[in-house]
Amino acid sequence: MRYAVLVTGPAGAGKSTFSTSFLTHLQASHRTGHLVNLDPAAASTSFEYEPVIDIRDLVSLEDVMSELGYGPNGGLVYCFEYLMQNMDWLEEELGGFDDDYLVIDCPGQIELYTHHPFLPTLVRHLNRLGIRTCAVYLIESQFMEDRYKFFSGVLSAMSAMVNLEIPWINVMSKMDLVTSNPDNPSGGARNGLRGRKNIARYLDPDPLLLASRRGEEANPSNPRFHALNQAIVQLIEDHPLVSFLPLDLTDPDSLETVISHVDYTMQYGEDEEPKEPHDLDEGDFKDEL
Ligand SMILES: Nc1nc2c(ncn2[C@@H]2O[C@H](COP(=O)(O)OP(=O)(O)OP(=O)(O)O)[C@@H](O)[C@H]2O)c(=O)[nH]1
Repeated sequence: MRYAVLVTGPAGAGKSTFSTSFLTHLQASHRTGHLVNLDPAAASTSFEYEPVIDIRDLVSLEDVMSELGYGPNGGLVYCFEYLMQNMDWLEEELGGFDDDYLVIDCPGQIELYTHHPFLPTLVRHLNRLGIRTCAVYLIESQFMEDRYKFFSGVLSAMSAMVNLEIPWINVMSKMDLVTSNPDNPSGGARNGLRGRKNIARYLDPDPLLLASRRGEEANPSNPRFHALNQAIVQLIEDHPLVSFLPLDLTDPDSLETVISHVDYTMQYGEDEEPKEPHDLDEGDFKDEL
């Protein structure tokens, strides 16, 4: 059985950093994982692990911009469409991996998660190849700074989930930037938080955060804004699809929790046969000695 985890989310959410930590964790657990890069704009120095499959071997943003004269946004869309027309290339590249865990670092263009057909097409191909797939969608903890920004993140996660229809885990990344001290004014998401108990309202989104009086007071003169908020509150209440796992990469338990959710979601290892003693080699016990 092969597994693929799509690491998704808006630009700068921490996808590449999470992918690297994920692979380090797999390695430490004697599991075989590989990085797949699907970001045609990734800098060559971006990766701590060399990608085994790299969209830039097929098409890179740099080449599209210099050879076809596209700007950066049009160039990216061109790259995704080019890959969609050449999915046989990707299928061939994916063909060589058995019993492996592929960590697929996706691009951060938000349109990919809302309406572009690239990711649904990719998921269909992975399914056809019999690769069990799930998505991790990261938004960064700084979204908790401002409740409107936060709910736009919740809605983008919801829209991406509905668009892809695969097992899905939402992650609130960069939790190391959050402190529980509301009096400490410097940096990160801490200004938006009022004590640690409030974090739960963000991890399991509480629509009342949006409908609260503080929100109304900020916009007292705009009843249409209030009506829009009420409609969004209703939508989130009626479809409680989104909740977040906190990810603090400075805490190994936090990463392990996220990875065990990914494993559980993909039913990792359920089809594996237990190893017979003669199948085990010395390396399997290296750490224990
Ligand atoms: N404090 C902190 N910073 C982080 C964490 N994860 C990522 N960063 C920083 O956030 C920035 C963006 O991280 P990336 O991993 O490149 O984010 P990305 O989502 O892959 O970015 P794009 O590919 O451009 O969309 C970098 O400066 C990272 O060092 C984290 O857990 N904590």
